Amino acid sequence: MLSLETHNLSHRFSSGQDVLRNINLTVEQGAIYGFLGPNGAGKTTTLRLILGLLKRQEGSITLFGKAFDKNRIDILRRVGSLIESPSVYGHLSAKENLAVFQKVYQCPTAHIPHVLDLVGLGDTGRKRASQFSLGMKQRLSIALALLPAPELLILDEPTNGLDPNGIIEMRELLKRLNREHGTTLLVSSHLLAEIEKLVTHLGIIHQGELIFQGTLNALKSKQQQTLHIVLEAGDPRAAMRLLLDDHMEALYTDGHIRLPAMTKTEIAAMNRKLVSAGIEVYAIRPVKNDLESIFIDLVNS
Ligand SMILES: Nc1ncnc2c1ncn2[C@@H]1O[C@H](COP(=O)(O)OP(=O)(O)OP(=O)(O)O)[C@@H](O)[C@H]1O
Repeated sequence: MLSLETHNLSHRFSSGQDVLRNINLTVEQGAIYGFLGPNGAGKTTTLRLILGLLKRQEGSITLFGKAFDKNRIDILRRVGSLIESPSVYGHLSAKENLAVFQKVYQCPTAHIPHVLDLVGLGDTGRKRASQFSLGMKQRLSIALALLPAPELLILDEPTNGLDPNGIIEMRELLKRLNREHGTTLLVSSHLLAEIEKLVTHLGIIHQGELIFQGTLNALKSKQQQTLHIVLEAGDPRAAMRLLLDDHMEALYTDGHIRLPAMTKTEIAAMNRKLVSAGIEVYAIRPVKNDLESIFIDLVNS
């Protein structure tokens, strides 16, 4: 069952160029979906369209199996969101902030202490939100979004501006929400390293196009396909000459030689050739591309 599906979502601002082209997102119920892309890729625009904050121009959006356009109110009741800067009242405490929104959402008052505990702000008492750290403000904003007990929570770069501790706390909070409350999460980020510890699924957007979508494991399996070999030699110039003469795709970079993946037998043969040519071999090691390199490769290809 899908919580969210977009079909050929495209968008263009009046200033001209297409900022989104045929975005087909599929977010399964219960997933933690990381929506990843460099700055300006189109993440916020996509999320704003999904939430009806921008007028849809092309394509369709389906949430919980229902067309967004025809079921807007019903759908938005089931979705919580935090897009861009947190909107909390600085002169009010966490509890008072929540009380304001509880009236707007018309949800039970019992939700207030519950979400406060959930985001770890249960003991902030009368302290005003203006005195909160950025991480606390961010968690309070999430508490506001959680008040109506949404099935789907959409967060735009929730760790922006947080220190490493704040990032860890946020990650733990989101995992807990997903695990204990079954909340489906759609979380955007421009940092793979930050999101890979959180998500089950990933969509990678670049220049308005979705260039990868699948499970984190599917992305990781690309690691196996992108192995390369690093060679450290005493005389890298001589080693390069020998390898190129041998028609190998060797590349000299950062003080070492980079070669495409090869079998153990091929590695041994290369080693023999180098040594018998009088070139000292310090190291030959296979390197698995980390996820960050896969991301960069995807974005650059
Ligand atoms: N209101 C607007 N008018 C014109 N262009 C816009 C508007 N909002 C966004 N854009 C442009 O659309 C493109 C996508 O922006 P968007 O904010 O969706 O990217 P993003 O992936 O969320 O990036 P960031 O992480 O920097 O916010 C950018 O080129 C941006 O300059």
